[in-house]
Amino acid sequence: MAGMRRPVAVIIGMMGAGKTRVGKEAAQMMQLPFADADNEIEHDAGMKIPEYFERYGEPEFRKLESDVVLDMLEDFDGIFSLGGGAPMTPSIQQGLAEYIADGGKVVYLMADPKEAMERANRGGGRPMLNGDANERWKKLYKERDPVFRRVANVQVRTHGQTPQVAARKLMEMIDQRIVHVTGSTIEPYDVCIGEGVMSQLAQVLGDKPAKVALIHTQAVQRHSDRARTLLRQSGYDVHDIVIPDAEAGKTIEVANGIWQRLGEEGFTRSDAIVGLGGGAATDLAGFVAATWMRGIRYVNCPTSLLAMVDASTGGKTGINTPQGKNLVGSFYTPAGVLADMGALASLPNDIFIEGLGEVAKSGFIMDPEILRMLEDHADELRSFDGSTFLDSDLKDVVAELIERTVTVKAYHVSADLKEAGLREFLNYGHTLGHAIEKLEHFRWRHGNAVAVGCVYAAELSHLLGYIDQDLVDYHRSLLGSLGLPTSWNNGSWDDVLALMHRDKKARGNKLRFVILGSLGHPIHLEDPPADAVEEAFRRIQR
Ligand SMILES: NC(=O)c1ccc[n+]([C@@H]2O[C@H](COP(=O)([O-])OP(=O)(O)OC[C@H]3O[C@@H](n4cnc5c(N)ncnc54)[C@H](O)[C@@H]3O)[C@@H](O)[C@H]2O)c1
Ligand SMILES: Nc1ncnc2c1ncn2[C@@H]1O[C@H](COP(=O)(O)OP(=O)(O)O)[C@@H](O)[C@H]1O
Ligand SMILES: O=C(O)C1=C[C@@H](OP(=O)(O)O)[C@@H](O)[C@H](O)C1
Repeated sequence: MAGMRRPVAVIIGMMGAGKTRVGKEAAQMMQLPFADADNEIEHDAGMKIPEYFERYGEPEFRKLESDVVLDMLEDFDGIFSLGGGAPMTPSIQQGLAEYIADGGKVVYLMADPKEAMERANRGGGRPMLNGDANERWKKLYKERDPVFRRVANVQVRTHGQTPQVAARKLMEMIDQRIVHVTGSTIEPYDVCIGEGVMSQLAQVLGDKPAKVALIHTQAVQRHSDRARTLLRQSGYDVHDIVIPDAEAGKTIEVANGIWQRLGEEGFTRSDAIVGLGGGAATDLAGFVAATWMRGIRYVNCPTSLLAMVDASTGGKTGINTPQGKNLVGSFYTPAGVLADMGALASLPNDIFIEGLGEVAKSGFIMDPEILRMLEDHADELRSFDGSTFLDSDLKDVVAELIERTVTVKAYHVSADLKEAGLREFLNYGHTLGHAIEKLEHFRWRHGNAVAVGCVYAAELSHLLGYIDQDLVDYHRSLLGSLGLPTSWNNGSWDDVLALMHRDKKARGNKLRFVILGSLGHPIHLEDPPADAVEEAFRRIQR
């Protein structure tokens, strides 16, 4: 409905979990209004809840509660906490499901049962606990916990935390952005983006795995330490596996070493893998997950911008061989991706900038708003400094860029997991880009090579009459303003052409490219005129 307001988040949980206290604190931190369903009910009824229960009984209370909650779901734009029993009412469950489908967040605020029970008993005023309060609380917990898990799409554990610490965590979870990846051949999963989202590891892994192999590089130890602690706290038997950094980790020898360890340490099909690091680490971890016992559960925790926007999502896993990069692998989707922006605090500037190459590519092929944002914030993005990033305004900009880029990727992957057609559009800029990477012996970073490749593809689009010179110039000026390269002059045309013929889009001896029909509308180009293909190359050599 146009103009409809809806809550930023709805909090559910057991009596005494802290829905009111912690919810109010988080709302204050976020400068949002707060509402508590019980207060609204008391206001409507003109009496306190215990009195209402006594006069009219529980069924009447639930009816009133449902009316109030459903109204608020359509007319309140702050943080809204429900009474403990509200999510058990079918009409409220239906309202919450619609709210989630519309992009809402229903947060199950979890607390240590002992702590919550003790707090709920304090102060009285809870008619559901009349009689033996502890016994009543425990019985309700047993009934309600499975329902809460089902109706919420976000869980926040507050065990042993002060209201302030719990509120900060709640705020982080509310602030996160979620891109849902689905498709006819994909088991649906979420990409969660935001500071602190790694704390959802256990939720995404689920309770089936007993053992978890945490695959990471030394370079991201600070973040793997955190993941290990979170996993241990959740009761998993964690096996730490350190792999060589970057491309050196994507080899059959490294994969073999991990298979050996998984075998020796008794990993079964119900156990799981967590891949944490840049795209190289998540590619390798995914490959091991796809192959061990023919496929076990895995979760990606990308730590570089490129891995967050691209490598960790979409289910392409793999290793390099002497014949080339990514030639051996499998399409195998993760159970979830946790893009914890806290990890960007340690990311070097040049690796951050490289990731922007793929971000810009997604703008060119589908989402011009990405390009506008890159333009508006080019200077801040170019001078990215991890040590100040998390406290800067740039954080929200980057979060939105990640969300938009992942959305572009999810759109293509959902329709075409195995790259039969539509998914190839994600390859804009990659035909020349891959050739440059190879001729530079992979000393050029992928995102940088893609940036030059995008300029090349734009030149080709222009030479064939699809786009005007202004759009080609725009490619150069935008990418250049971000600190990305737009030209390359370190190889012969013959070598480049030979490599482009080996691109995975090529068919037989025909070259195939992705070019732009217009901004935001990529098209396939098959067997283009040889002179245009060469002339476009001449133009990026300048
Ligand atoms: N599967 C896919 O769909 C897909 C898509 C694009 C790229 N890739 C692959 O991804 C890889 C490139 O990814 P990448 O650019 O992340 O490279 P990378 O994994 O080599 O990481 C780059 C460097 O940054 C370091 N690093 C990562 N996160 C860090 C952090 N938070 N703090 C400090 N250092 C950090 C890494 O240790 C490494 O040294 C390539 O192997 C490429 O083939 C895969
Ligand atoms: N994390 C916490 N640590 C300590 N006390 C808490 C915490 N969360 C809530 N409380 C206290 O416990 C009591 C019950 O909390 P409340 O927010 O009313 O729970 P709910 O709304 O979930 O029933 C209140 O006195 C509150 O101040
Ligand atoms: O658990 C319940 O059924 C109830 C919980 C209370 O809210 P809190 O969970 O905020 O105490 C309040 O709605 C009413 O007493 C019923």
